[in-house]
Amino acid sequence: MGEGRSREAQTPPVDVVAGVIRDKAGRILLARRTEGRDLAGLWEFPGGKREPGESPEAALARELHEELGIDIDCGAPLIAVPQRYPHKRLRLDVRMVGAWRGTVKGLDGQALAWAPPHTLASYQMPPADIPVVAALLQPDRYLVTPAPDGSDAAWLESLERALDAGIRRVQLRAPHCASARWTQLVEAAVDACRRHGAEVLVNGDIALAQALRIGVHLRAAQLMQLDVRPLAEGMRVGASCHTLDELRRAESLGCDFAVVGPVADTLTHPDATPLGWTGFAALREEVALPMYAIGGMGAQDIDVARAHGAQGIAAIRGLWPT
Ligand SMILES: Nc1nc2c([nH]c(=O)n2[C@H]2C[C@H](O)[C@@H](COP(=O)(O)OP(=O)(O)OP(=O)(O)O)O2)c(=O)[nH]1
Ligand SMILES: [Mg+2]
Repeated sequence: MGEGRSREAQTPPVDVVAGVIRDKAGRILLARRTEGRDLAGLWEFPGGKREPGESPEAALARELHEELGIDIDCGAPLIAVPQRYPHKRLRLDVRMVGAWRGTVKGLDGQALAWAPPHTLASYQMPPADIPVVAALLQPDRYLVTPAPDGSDAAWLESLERALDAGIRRVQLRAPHCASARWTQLVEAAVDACRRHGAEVLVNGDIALAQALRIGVHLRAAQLMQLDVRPLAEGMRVGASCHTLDELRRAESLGCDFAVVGPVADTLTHPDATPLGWTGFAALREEVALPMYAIGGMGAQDIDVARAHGAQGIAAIRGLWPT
C-alpha cells in the first residue's frame, strides 16, 4: 500500500442514502445518472448525499421529493455499503421505502425505469450497487454443513430442519468424510435442497458440481490457482476469502459471492485473529462482490452484518439445528 493510498484511506466517506421504491406490481424504481456527473449513464437507486446534521431518513425524504416529486415514509434499512471509487469513498445507505404519495417524475431530467426484481442485474450500475441488488434478491443466511459425525440419517434430518426453517443457500462441506460415503450423502442433500427450492454448492469438488449440476464453493488456496471461472454462467460459484488479494481474484473470476472472515472468534479456526466489523468493512469497500461474514456468526448478527455491507452471515454451528 503506497503512501498516497494510506492518506486517502483516512478521508471520511461521503454519506449517501438511497431508496428502494416499489409499485403495486412489485417493480423497483431505478434512475439513470445524467451526463456531466460522476458515474454518468449508470442506473441507480434514487437518492443523494446526506447533509451535515441531517438524519438518513430526512435526507432520503428530501432527495426523493427533490428528484422525483414524491413524499415517502422511510422503511427498514436494507444494506449500507462502504465502497471505494478512484476519487472518493462512499457509504451507500439503502432503505426500503414504505408508503409513498404522488406521481414519480424525473425532475432532474433523469431517465426512470420500473424494473421487475429479476431484471435488476441486467441494468448497468455503479460498483456499490452490486451488493445492494444481491441483498434484494439473494439469501441473507448461508449454511455451511458440519461434517457428519453421527449417522448419515441424523445429518440429513438436521439439513431438512434447516431447510424447513427457511435456509435457501447451502454449502455441503465435510472435510474428513470418506469419498464414496460423501458422494452419496451429497446426492441425498441435493435432493432435499431442490425440494425446498434452496440453492446448493459443494465445497471444493468442481467435477462433482459439474456432474450434479450444482454450484461449487472454492477454498481460498484453490481460488488462487484458477484463471477462469470453473463453472458455466448460471451455476453458482462462491469462494472463501481472507485477504484482499483473494477477494480481487474472486471478483476477477466472476464469482457470485465471497465468504469473508473470521469476523469474530470461532471454534473452527481458534488460532485466527478475528477481523472485527471494521476489518470486514475495510475489505468490503475494495471490491464489488456480495460478501457473507463468517466466524462466530448466527442469525442474530444479520442486521449488524448488513450495516457493514455484508450480504448476511455464513455459519456452521450458528445455522445448524441441534
Ligand atoms: N443515489 C445513489 N447514488 C449512488 C448509488 N450508487 C452509487 O455508487 N452512488 C454514488 C454516486 C455518487 O457518487 C453518490 C451520490 O451522489 P449524487 O451526486 O447523486 O448526490 P446528490 O443526489 O445529492 O446530487 P448532487 O446535487 O450532489 O449532484 O453516490 C445509488 O444507487 N444511488
Ligand atoms: Mg442523487
